[in-house]
Amino acid sequence: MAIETETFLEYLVVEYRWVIVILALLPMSAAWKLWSIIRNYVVFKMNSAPKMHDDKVKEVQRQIKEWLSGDKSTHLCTARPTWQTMSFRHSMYKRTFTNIQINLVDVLEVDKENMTVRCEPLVTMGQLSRTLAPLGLALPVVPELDQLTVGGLVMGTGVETTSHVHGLFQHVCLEYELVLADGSVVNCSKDENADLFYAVPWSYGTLGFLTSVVIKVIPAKKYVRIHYYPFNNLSDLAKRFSQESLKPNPHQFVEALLYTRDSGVLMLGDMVDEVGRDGKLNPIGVWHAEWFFKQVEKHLKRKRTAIEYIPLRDYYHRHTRSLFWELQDIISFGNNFIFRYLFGWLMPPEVSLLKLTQPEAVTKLYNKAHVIQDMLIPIELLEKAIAFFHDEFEVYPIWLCPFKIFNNPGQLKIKPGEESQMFVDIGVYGVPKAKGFETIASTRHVESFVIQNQGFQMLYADTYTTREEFRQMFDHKLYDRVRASLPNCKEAFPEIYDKVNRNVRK
Ligand SMILES: Cc1cc2nc3c(=O)[nH]c(=O)nc-3n(C[C@H](O)[C@H](O)[C@H](O)COP(=O)(O)OP(=O)(O)OC[C@H]3O[C@@H](n4cnc5c(N)ncnc54)[C@H](O)[C@@H]3O)c2cc1C
Ligand SMILES: NC(=O)C1=CN([C@@H]2O[C@H](COP(=O)(O)OP(=O)(O)OC[C@H]3O[C@@H](n4cnc5c(N)ncnc54)[C@H](OP(=O)(O)O)[C@@H]3O)[C@@H](O)[C@H]2O)C=CC1
Ligand SMILES: CC(C)=CCC[C@@H](C)[C@H]1CC[C@H]2C3=C(CC[C@]12C)[C@@]1(C)CC[C@H](O)C[C@@H]1CC3
Repeated sequence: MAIETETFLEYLVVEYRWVIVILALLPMSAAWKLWSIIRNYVVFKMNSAPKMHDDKVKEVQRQIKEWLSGDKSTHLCTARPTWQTMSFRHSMYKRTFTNIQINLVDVLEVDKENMTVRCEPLVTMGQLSRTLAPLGLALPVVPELDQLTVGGLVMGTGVETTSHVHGLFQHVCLEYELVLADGSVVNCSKDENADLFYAVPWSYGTLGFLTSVVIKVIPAKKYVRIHYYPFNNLSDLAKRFSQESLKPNPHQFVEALLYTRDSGVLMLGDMVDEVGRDGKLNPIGVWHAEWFFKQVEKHLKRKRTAIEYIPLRDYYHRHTRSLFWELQDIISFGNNFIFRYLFGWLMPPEVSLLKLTQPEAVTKLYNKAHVIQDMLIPIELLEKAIAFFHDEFEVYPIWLCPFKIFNNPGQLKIKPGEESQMFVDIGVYGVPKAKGFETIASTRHVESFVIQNQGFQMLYADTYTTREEFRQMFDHKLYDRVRASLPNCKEAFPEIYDKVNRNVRK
């Protein structure tokens, strides 16, 4: 009887989570967004952030020196609360490590002559695209969820539909400013402290604290002209997807969504300044617009190609409002037109608030029957990988995004002798339908597949690899050397594995 009551209560909490989300989280999210937009606009216009930056860096140094003068018995991490971060899990080490406050939230300088932007690590993608758009500029790679931060994307990784040309987020970063474990401030770039520069991406804050980043910017146009190509055969889709990604002069944006194992839509896009006569304007950012992945699915059902013009910033953040397709599990009627017209302007709830208020019953359910994974695979293995993922997970839609890795020193190794290698990010987010799915066993099968095929796993998600497997996936030679050479580094920071493995995340 007690078990039945508990199960019934859990059912209620999961099924009716939307009540709390709509009544409490949506208004709180909107208020927070409004406040941060006004605050960031005023600070940027007053140009006050650059003057304060040095003092803020000194404050980081002060905290590290304080730790150095103590018994150094704890490791260090940023004090950003774990509920604010863009991963599904909570990092348990935050409770025991010494937390270093890195209150660095501003865009510092846009340099139109050198085509760069300098910003602090807590600047978000939404904030940056909003700052750059009126100046006619954009980042070459804009990871699509508004709340992703520059610091997280440098220390983890960032991928978007322009990555087949520009590479990952780290490849458009030109310079990092870090506070190291001995309290010193260093700058690094490919010409200055190059080893550190190449070891920082994917290091998850285990080499030092990032305090600013110089990122490349490119000229932006007003719209993205997207050509949608529906496919009903995986081989044909995979072949065309690879050809388009590998072309010497490819389209600027390449992306595909799979809706079943054998059907999906390929999207090829380019920036343009005007809406042409060959397609309609589709402002997907207006408050009542349908969720983007639902709009794309319609092209599959219509079975013909189509062209649309999407305002650039709407395009960049096209998966934000529905958090890819994750929000449909929380607000199942979120794409209904009545809901959109009434509440669309409040969407989405902040990921941070969803994490903060996530009931235990939801965590249990996600642990048991939910996959959130991005696997990075050499592009020629796309078809084979989809077949494998289908057998293990059977989760749809699947996000496909091509990206290039350059032959640089660091944790990512590519085919020897090549200048660069094309990969594809296979993003699997949702409820698995595969027979026999079991979270740990199935994810471990997929991880082995990835390692055997010289691929990688994005580390914001759960990794069930052992330390040895993890070291097989990521080359640690440069990383180990840099850690050994930096004063106090090993005392101050654990290895990457110790911050990302499933056992240190709840
Ligand atoms: C706990 C917490 C901590 C935070 N810390 C910081 C911080 O330290 N520094 C900081 O600067 N900010 C911080 N933020 C703010 C957060 O990053 C902002 O909510 C975000 O920057 C808002 O930008 P936006 O692009 O969503 O806004 P807008 O551009 O106004 O967009 C509003 C919403 O409309 C939707 N939308 C926009 N374009 C499209 C489109 N094309 N298609 C579909 N939907 C679209 C999106 O859902 C978007 O969220 C924090 C927020 C929280 C909750
Ligand atoms: N399209 C895409 O590319 C997407 C990417 N992601 C992933 O999400 C993550 C980014 O999320 P976000 O919430 O922004 O970042 P997080 O706060 O999750 O940070 C990720 C890691 O970076 C470290 N870090 C962050 N800032 C600093 C800093 N100033 N100095 C030193 N270390 C730092 C954190 O260290 P600490 O633990 O000490 O806080 C943490 O280990 C990345 O891992 C990214 O790959 C997720 C969705 C989409
Ligand atoms: C494009 C790439 C590389 C990754 C996209 C990842 C996202 C789909 C996930 C990143 C953070 C995730 C969270 C959730 C869903 C999936 C993500 C947005 C939740 C909203 C799911 C519901 C929980 O209660 C809270 C989660 C927070 C993190």
